[in-house]
Amino acid sequence: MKPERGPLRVALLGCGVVGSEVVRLLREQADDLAARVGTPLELAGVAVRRPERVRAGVDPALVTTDAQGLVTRDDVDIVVEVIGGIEPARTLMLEAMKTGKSVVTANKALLAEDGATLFAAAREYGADLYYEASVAGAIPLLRPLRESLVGDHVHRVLGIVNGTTNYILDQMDSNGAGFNEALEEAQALGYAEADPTADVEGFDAAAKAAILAQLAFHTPVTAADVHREGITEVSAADVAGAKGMDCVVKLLAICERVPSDGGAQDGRNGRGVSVRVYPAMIPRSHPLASVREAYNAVFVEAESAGSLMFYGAGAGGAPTASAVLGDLVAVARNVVGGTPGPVEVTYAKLPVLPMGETVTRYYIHLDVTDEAGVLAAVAAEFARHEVSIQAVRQVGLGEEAQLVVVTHRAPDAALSAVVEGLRGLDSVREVASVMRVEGEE
Ligand SMILES: NC(=O)C1=CN([C@@H]2O[C@H](COP(=O)(O)OP(=O)(O)OC[C@H]3O[C@@H](n4cnc5c(N)ncnc54)[C@H](O)[C@@H]3O)[C@@H](O)[C@H]2O)C=CC1
Ligand SMILES: N[C@@H](CC=O)C(=O)O
Ligand code: NA
Repeated sequence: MKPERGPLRVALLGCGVVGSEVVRLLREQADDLAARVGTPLELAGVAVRRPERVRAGVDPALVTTDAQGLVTRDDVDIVVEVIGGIEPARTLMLEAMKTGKSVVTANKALLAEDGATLFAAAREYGADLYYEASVAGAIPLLRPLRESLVGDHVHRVLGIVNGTTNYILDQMDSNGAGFNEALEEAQALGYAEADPTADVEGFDAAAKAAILAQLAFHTPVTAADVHREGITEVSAADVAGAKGMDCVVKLLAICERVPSDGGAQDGRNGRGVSVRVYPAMIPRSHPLASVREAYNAVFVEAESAGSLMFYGAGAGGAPTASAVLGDLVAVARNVVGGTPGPVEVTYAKLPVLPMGETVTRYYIHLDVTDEAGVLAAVAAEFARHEVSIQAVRQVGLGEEAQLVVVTHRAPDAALSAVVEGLRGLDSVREVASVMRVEGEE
């Protein structure tokens, strides 16, 4: 008979919004977790920055400021990193893996900047590196991509992956809240990053897009490869313009294969991949339009599976801790069974195409002089760049005259050239709003 093994000892790095919930779940669910793993999970230590702070439910004897010492201790089996940021998180995780420990992390910023170093270490030292919490909080999304869909051919991953910005845009749309007021609420609810610039400028969503694209297309993608636009420029006028079109503004992450031009020897992979994050209008009838507050939702389109939708809590302490615990149990089971989990493969090495080559649609709102020939001058600017107009509508008269133009799909470079051209027209007083349109054609 196999000898019963002792408890698995867990080192927790960071005890903030997510870390404190991990401690709570480990304590409250100890018996169930032990039964599911086959042996108890025991907290060996909690590395913090401010040891003097009272932390409910955390045994003060376990608290240390020596994170480096904790991750290299012989009596630690698994390290959970919920500090965030690049350093010291990277060094601590590498040290842990070098000394034979498996790692669970929620750190999308680090994975998207230097995941390659971490994955190489996991491979070299035979350690597990699990990171479900890093994208879309509680939603099981990375495991499905990493395992369930690994036999399929993913064409596209599209969705809302940042809870803070979704909360802000939802508040602006549904009750006319101001940007700053809504951001403060999102911070108070524990959704925002330590520096919320990461959320509102789209860095967080871009990091998540890089992680998703890498898994979906088996190709190396870092945050630097992702075209990124945040929501700080989204004005009340943009939100109102969207309403006028029966649309809603959402910050979208889009990862897709770009088909070949035809006849090229690109095979099923196409010319490469497009990975981008920007605020876009989507019709209110689209399923993503009904994703409210800090919820996230992601569509995955795969050749054989068809279209799959993943929806749930994308941010917040308890939902994120749920994903961390799921990984912790998976890793602990691997340790008990002596079989490591999957390793990342980025064999495809597809090029990430520049944003200018990506095909999108624009909504353009112009303040114009109300005189003969304006429409012709505006239309000529679109024709000059071979951008075809889907709809044009005039609103108001005289000083108040406005034109709303929605285009068909065209290369993004051509669309931005049109906008530049419109800015130079005498009859255009102001380009009041420009936004991409997704979710229909
Ligand atoms: N809050 C959320 O909804 C989600 C957070 N995440 C990720 O989880 C991680 C943690 O996020 P939060 O808990 O929200 O952040 P937080 O700022 O509330 O907690 C981080 C904690 O780490 C501590 N810390 C910083 N440097 C340290 C060091 N050298 N040694 C020990 N402790 C240190 C800080 O004092 C803080 O208490 C981040 O990577 C974040 O991106 C992922 C998904 C959702
Ligand atoms: N700040 C992030 C937290 C989860 O990843 C968000 O708002 O989505
Ligand atoms: Na997740």
